[in-house]
Amino acid sequence: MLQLGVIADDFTGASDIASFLTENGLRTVQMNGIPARALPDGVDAVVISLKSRSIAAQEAIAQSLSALQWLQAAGCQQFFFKYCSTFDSTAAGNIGPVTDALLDALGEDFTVISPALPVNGRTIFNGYLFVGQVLLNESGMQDHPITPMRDASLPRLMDAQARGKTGLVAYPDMAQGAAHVRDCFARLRADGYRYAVADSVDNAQLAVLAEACRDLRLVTGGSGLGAYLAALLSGSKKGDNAFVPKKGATVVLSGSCSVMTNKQVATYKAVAPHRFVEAQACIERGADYAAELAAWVVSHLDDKHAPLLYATVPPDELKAIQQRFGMEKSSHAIEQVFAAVAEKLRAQGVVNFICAGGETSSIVVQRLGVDGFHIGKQIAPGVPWLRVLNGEVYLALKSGNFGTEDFFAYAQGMFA
Ligand SMILES: Nc1ncnc2c1ncn2[C@@H]1O[C@H](COP(=O)(O)OP(=O)(O)O)[C@@H](O)[C@H]1O
Ligand SMILES: O=C(O)[C@@H](O)C(=O)COP(=O)(O)O
Repeated sequence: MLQLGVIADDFTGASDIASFLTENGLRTVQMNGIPARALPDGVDAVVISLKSRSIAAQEAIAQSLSALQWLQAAGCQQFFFKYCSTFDSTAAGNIGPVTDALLDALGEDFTVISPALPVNGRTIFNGYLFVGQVLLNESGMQDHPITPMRDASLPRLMDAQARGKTGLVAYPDMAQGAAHVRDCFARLRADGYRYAVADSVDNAQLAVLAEACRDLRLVTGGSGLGAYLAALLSGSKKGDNAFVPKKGATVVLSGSCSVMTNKQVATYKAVAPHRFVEAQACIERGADYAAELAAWVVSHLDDKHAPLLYATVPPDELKAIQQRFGMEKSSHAIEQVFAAVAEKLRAQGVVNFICAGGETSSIVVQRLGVDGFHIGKQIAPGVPWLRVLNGEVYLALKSGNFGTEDFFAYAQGMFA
């Protein structure tokens, strides 16, 4: 029986939560878009990957509701709206509108907001989201190309984009355990609050929160809460899915401009063949440029380290590019080129794809036309190896800020 249905607003986020569900004993598949095929046998949880984080709210709502309907038809009882552990969503963002639409469709009037992921340094205290030791808006996320995060207050971020009021279950209440947190939910609900941000400074509060959320039909947040819900649902089993890719033609595609991806690209450039993906060429020469980049990759497939294509730039360069060409135009053109390159490379026998960036990974997977993934061994917390449902193609979809500096080489070091 399907125990948990997850609707993820991007594909890296989907693989992140799928990995934590798998690790915590739920047999999980990641489906790319609304599934058009039967699920593999013996699945406990499904993660539906959407690319809905940065599209128009009405479209994000429509896609999320279709995913919900599919999950309901598949017999799912509890639903999880997965968004980023850095709450990537500005005042014009989709987390509030999609949460409202899912609550309405389920006939519910209350849910939790829990992006915390302590293993990767995302914690919540007094409703403020921290990344490592600094507030979200000082973490580098204030310079994100599409969803610059300039505030760290989750209640304020949520209130700016959702219909209802956001309350807080603060640390002293979280520390009193699940029964008390359920009482806090009841009080907030009676006072007209529709969402509760739950402080989580470490995993102990996520365990409490998962227990307190047991009967909520909709929960929302990051993979930290996902892990603890999975542990409850599986009876604390441990997952045994630990495959890694075989050695084979591999490419690294990096379209993230996060602080960590900038470091990872710099580290990898020191050892691997690399080529910069120019925004101007993407805009002006789209398909031609993609063919040129793909040919360059093919010419380096036999090198010791897989060739790297990267659009990754630090904040000052990004600003200059966006001022010159516009944010939407440049990011869209770059995404399209990555997608076209990936498609060409797959046709030319590339079997292992390492992608950095949520939007980038989402468009690449969509263009590869892959319907879903089995979840393999973790390369870093929240970044598993994925194997396509029917075949021997492997992908790693790295969230912008996840992984250590040697991520790209480390991932290849895992090949069997
Ligand atoms: N050099 C660049 N100039 C402009 N936009 C860029 C550049 N490099 C990447 N981008 C865009 O920035 C966005 C990065 O988002 P994403 O792939 O989700 O990364 P992250 O996981 O760090 O959020 C993509 O839309 C990408 O096309
Ligand atoms: O929760 C997270 O941080 C990730 O799962 C996620 O959603 C990452 O998104 P990107 O940073 O845009 O890859």
